[in-house]
Amino acid sequence: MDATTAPHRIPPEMPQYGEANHVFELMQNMLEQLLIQQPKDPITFMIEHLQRDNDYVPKIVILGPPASGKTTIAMWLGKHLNSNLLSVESLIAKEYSSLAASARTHYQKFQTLPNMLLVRLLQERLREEDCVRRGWILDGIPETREQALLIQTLGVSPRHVIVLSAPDTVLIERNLGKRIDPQTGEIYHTTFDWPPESEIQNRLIVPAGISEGETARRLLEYHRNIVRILPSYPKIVKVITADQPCVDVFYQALTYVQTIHRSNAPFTPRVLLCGPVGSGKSRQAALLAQKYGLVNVCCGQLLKEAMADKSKYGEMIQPFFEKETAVPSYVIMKVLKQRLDQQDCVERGWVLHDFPRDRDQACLMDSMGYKPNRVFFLNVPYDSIIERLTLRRTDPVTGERAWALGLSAAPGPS
Ligand SMILES: Nc1ncnc2c1ncn2[C@@H]1O[C@H](COP(=O)(O)OP(=O)(O)OP(=O)(O)O)[C@@H](O)[C@H]1O
Ligand SMILES: Nc1nc2c(ncn2[C@@H]2O[C@H](COP(=O)(O)OP(=O)(O)O)[C@@H](O)[C@H]2O)c(=O)[nH]1
Repeated sequence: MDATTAPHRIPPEMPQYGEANHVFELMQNMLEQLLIQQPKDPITFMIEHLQRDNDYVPKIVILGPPASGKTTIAMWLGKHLNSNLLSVESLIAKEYSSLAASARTHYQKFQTLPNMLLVRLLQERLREEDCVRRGWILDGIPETREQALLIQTLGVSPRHVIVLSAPDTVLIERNLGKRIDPQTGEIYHTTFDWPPESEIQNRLIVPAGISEGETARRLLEYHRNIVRILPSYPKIVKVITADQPCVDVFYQALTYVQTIHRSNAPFTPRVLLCGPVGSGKSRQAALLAQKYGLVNVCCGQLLKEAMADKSKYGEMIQPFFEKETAVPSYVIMKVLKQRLDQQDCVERGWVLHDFPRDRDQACLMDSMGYKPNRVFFLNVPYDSIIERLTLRRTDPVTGERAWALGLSAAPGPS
């Protein structure tokens, strides 16, 4: 096939560069904001967007029924992540904002806000520098599906949505013990979270709206709305049981918000299986190759094939095999490079085992630009390995391995 008709060969460095620098996500986030904000000068907007570099700041929504601990968890997350806590109360309390002033008037009269007013308040707040640079945590917003849709049209899309849940009876009971420190706004509880300092204890106040009747009414309102809100956030919702100690809820929430969701970026798996001999590397490699269409690259097998093909590297390897001494790492790396650079490995990805076997080989592989994006270490108890190796049988024809007790053989490396 001449060069003009040969398939376009993508150098392996390209996808690796894109992955290492999150180029796809960078472009996707910028394009998203560009289409939503529709600035008059797109170029300047894109430059400023890229210079902000805030694609990975917290963008969290915490929802849940009354007394589930939304504010408590939101506050703790805000402190831990050094991000901004935004709630209806904090938005309408904003100073020097005519929008907030009219919202305060409305809220004092009706104890609620029109959807559009709340969303415009939120948009005004999220545009401020601290929210752009340090991200935000919405406490109990959105309250309705209409608000969720309006927020989305503004281009405000959370990266993580946490939904706290607990039985209504627990929440009604719990809310009765809620107390607030009027000086700091900190939330406490007469049973579960009582401050040690007597000075704080003495100044705590009983917040409004925590009676059984009031909590029950709000619970009804919440259950009616939440089922219509959640479809707005497919794949990024995590439900956490709030009927457990605050600290446990917090750590589950923190673990979740620190995970990075898979992006839509094209992903070529480059899998590395490490582990002692007999730990099942070959078997798992074969199963992974079969399931995900990866190229199964067994280093030992590669060296044997190089010798069988009498290639130039094969002739370099032969003497070491005959003397049963270790083949130099740089020679192994040359054989490996030849295989991993082939089109099938670049396009489909690979699962490598039997190399690297030590830190020097790992550094050599890294320096040559072969960076796995998934590494698994197979940890098997010593006596299990002994048992497996004594029972291991290899088919001399196909190279497949099986267990003398009949464990079915997985296909060998390709
Ligand atoms: N996991 C928990 N276990 C026990 N008590 C909790 C837990 N989480 C919060 N609390 C207590 O329950 C009360 C309500 O907590 P918080 O105000 O954070 O809930 P909320 O969901 O924000 O409520 P609301 O929607 O009414 O503002 C507080 O006294 C708080 O200390
Ligand atoms: N019981 C059990 N045996 C396994 C498993 N994986 C591999 N084996 C068997 O253990 C032996 C060693 O497996 P192998 O994949 O060759 O290990 P490697 O040396 O790490 O490549 C073979 O006989 C396999 O059939 C496993 O998950 N469970």
